[in-house]
Amino acid sequence: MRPTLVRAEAQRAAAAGGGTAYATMTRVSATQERATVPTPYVDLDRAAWSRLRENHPMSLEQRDLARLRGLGDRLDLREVEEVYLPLSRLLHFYVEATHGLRLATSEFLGERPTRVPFVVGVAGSVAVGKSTTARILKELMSRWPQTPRVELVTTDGFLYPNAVLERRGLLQRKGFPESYNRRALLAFIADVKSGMPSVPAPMYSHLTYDVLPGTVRVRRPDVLIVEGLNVLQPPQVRPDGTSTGAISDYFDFSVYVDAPVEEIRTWYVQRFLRLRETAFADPKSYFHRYAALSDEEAVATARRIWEQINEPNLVENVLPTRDRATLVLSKGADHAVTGIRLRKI
Ligand SMILES: Nc1ncnc2c1ncn2[C@@H]1O[C@H](COP(=O)(O)OP(=O)(O)O)[C@@H](O)[C@H]1O
Ligand SMILES: CC(C)(COP(=O)(O)O)[C@@H](O)C(=O)NCCC(=O)O
Repeated sequence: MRPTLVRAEAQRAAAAGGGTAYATMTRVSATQERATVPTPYVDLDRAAWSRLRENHPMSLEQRDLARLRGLGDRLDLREVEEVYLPLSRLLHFYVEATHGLRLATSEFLGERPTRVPFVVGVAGSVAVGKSTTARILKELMSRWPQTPRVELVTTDGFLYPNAVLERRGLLQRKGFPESYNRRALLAFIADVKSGMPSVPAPMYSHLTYDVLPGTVRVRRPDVLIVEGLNVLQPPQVRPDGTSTGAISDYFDFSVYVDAPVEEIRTWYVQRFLRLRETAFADPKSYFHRYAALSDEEAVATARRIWEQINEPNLVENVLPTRDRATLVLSKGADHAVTGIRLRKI
């Protein structure tokens, strides 16, 4: 097809579906020419995406939302209906299809099929609202008849304790890939997916800013949701040339929660100001010393932490994993989802 015809075709498809022409074309900025580079994604605006809900039923009520909404996050029933119900419908298709594939493998091997947990990864920056997304998915999926047992695990439990981070000079690198016990995280996911009856998961406290003693137990869930900054990191190459596994090897579906860096910085600073009045006011809080800061000092402190730790980690480690996700939720001001990118192939 000649480029002009491809462009016209893509524009027609975009107009019909409400998506951008991204699935068929990309812009070549140097020449301002459009090239016919196929991409594995389809981009949909919110209106087009919301139509894909079709008849998928609403199972949440207003009173559920307060429990699911993260501090400073925007979440109303309209957001659930327009953004999360189509996602729930898509996930439902994925769960069924994945189950079908597993049955096919068992039949091929002549084995009795075993139940394998469906694993969903939720990635994105600090303060982008990953935990709200992960909690809604948990709530929606646990209301399906096929998958009543949904467990949600955050990767912060796998951070090295502060004492270890300090010894290794990594306290200012909390959240960077090297601040996690990646081997333990990988073993955890592998054990849950392989059907071990009870797998321990360490826990983290934002109050003490450290890993807690003790563990929670994950007991053969139908669905495991794993939420964290680095869940889409690719495998690492060891000095001897061999490669570690990656937890995303175990994902059946993944979501990257995305927003412009400037927006996320604003959300981080606003959340810090609110935490100053709530969590930081507790004398047990690691950040208790910040409770007495003036507005101006608190904004400067939050900006400093953002600029020294969270933004470099976002730019160097988290953002580069975005294209590995099955689905990207793009947020605009106020945390509202404005667009969705779905990996088609
Ligand atoms: N210092 C803190 N004290 C108390 N709660 C916190 C603190 N920092 C973050 N949180 C809470 O921890 C959760 C996870 O935060 P974060 O890792 O930034 O991911 P996200 O904002 O993408 O969900 C959020 O619900 C947030 O409100
Ligand atoms: C604990 C976190 C690394 C997030 O961990 P995750 O659950 O994503 O693995 C993050 O919330 C954090 O505390 N970052 C350190 C810098 C800061 O205090 O904002």
